[in-house]
Amino acid sequence: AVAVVSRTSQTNLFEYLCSFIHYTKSHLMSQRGLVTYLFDFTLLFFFYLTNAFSYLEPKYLSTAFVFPSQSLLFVHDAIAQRDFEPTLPPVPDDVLEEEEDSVKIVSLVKTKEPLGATIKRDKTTGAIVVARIMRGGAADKSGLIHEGDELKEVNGISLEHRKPKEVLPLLACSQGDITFKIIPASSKEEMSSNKKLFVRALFDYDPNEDPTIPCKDAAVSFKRGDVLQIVSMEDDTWWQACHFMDSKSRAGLIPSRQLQERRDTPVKFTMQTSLFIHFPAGSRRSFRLGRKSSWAREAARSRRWSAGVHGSIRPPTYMEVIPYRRDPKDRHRLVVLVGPSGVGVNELKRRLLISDPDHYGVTVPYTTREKRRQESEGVDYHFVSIRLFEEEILNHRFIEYGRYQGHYYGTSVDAVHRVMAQGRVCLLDVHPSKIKRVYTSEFKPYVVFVKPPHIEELRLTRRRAKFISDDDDANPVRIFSEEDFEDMIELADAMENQYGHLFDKVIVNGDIALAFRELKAELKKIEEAEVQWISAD
Ligand SMILES: Nc1ncnc2c1ncn2[C@@H]1O[C@H](COP(=O)(O)OP(=O)(O)OP(=O)(O)O)[C@@H](O)[C@H]1O
Repeated sequence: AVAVVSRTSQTNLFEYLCSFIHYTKSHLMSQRGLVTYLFDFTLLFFFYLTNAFSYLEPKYLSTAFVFPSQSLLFVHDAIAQRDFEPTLPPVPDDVLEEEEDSVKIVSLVKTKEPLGATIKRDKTTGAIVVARIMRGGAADKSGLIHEGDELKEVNGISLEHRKPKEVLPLLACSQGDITFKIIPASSKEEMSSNKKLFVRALFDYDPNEDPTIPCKDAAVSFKRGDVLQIVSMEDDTWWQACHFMDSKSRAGLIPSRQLQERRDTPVKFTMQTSLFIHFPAGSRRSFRLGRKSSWAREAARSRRWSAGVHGSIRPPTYMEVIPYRRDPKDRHRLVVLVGPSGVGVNELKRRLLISDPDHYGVTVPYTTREKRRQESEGVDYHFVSIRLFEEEILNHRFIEYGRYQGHYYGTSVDAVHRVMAQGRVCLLDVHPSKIKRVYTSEFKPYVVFVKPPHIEELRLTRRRAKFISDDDDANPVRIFSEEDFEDMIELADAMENQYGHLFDKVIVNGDIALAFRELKAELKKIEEAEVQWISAD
């Protein structure tokens, strides 16, 4: 039996017998006697029936006949010392990191028996793929090779540019350990139908705090803003993903979008109607840097008087993103600054412009009102006719626009183009509802949300700050009131809840010097980053 095992360790019959003998050892040891003898004899008879003896070497054969019980124990001991699991060769370390999720290393112990698989050359890719798996063959029994799998290597020999007839001898000759490097058909399908899918996580996830995770060790934790590569979406509840930037990261389970949406309670929000209805431009801001136009003030006033709208939205979970590698010749990405009125968007924009006037630029707005004496065309505004302005509205040329005292004011797409064409970073200040308007492949917007700090810090930092009041009084420039602070925080929360998934960066504007430094460093980092992530929308 020892000889049998060493010759055909992979023969199912003997693996079965070995484990059978192992299982009955204690029984044989403790109950020597007639029953044991009969048992051993039956076993030998079974050996005989299955032609096993034809493999036995004579010395074991004779022992087996004379002292069945002893011989069986002897056989057991000999067998028990052997390791019947074929030793698999180590996984080659030349597997590219990038391939790790899709490449499978399969090791089989092959006999003279054929592999039981046919191969063919894929006409489009030229790759060698498994055409057919014969039922009951070695490949089929292994359960590790499937039809459609792409064979990359056999025993370390690359099959690239090889014809099937060149590959067949490699497969036929191989005996003993045979190692395949395979791209499984399922992962190929996933890759071709979905290419590589990257998402930005829009929530924090810690598997240790998730009682529903099937296996904590197999899960991946992440923070809001992390970019994850989705490896499998086959399961409706648990996707498989890995961190993109972390080369050591392994794929693991993350909650699927469906699961996360199901268990997240919808976020309640309060938004002011007028922001969206009477002033679709949402233009509470001045079109001129540091100066609030009266129509924008009217918009803000209207917003304050309007009734709030209460609603609920599902918090977004993942946003599909695509990698973008900026060529130095490419235009800069559009930088969009958003935030509640008075938070300091204009202040930050002003500081950026002063810090590097050649690098940053702002758009010149359009208006239908008369040019004033001190104003210049193309510097303060582009002065255009009502007909032209309305035509441009119909042509969707405005990112946002509004009307005040019978005059139109608006920021056009062309104005953004003009700044970008100068090789500058265009700083655009719009209501968050307009972000989607600039979500184009040419603008690749980078959205910064300027958020107010806690109310105590607002009180402290804005003690001497003056802002242009929405109130209809003679002197609209006044200091912030407690109500202004509360409004600012409330509106910031509502914006974040509704549009937070569109924000690439959140900057808390407590100390203005710190906020400015953080913003500038962030913009520089983005410009220099090898890979940037932009929305796939
Ligand atoms: N971090 C800060 N600390 C102190 N003062 C600040 C800070 N940020 C902004 N300010 C001041 O607050 C006032 C309002 O700022 P700013 O005009 O930039 O607000 P805004 O977000 O553009 O709002 P609006 O569009 O309504 O003008 C300005 O006087 C500005 O100098």
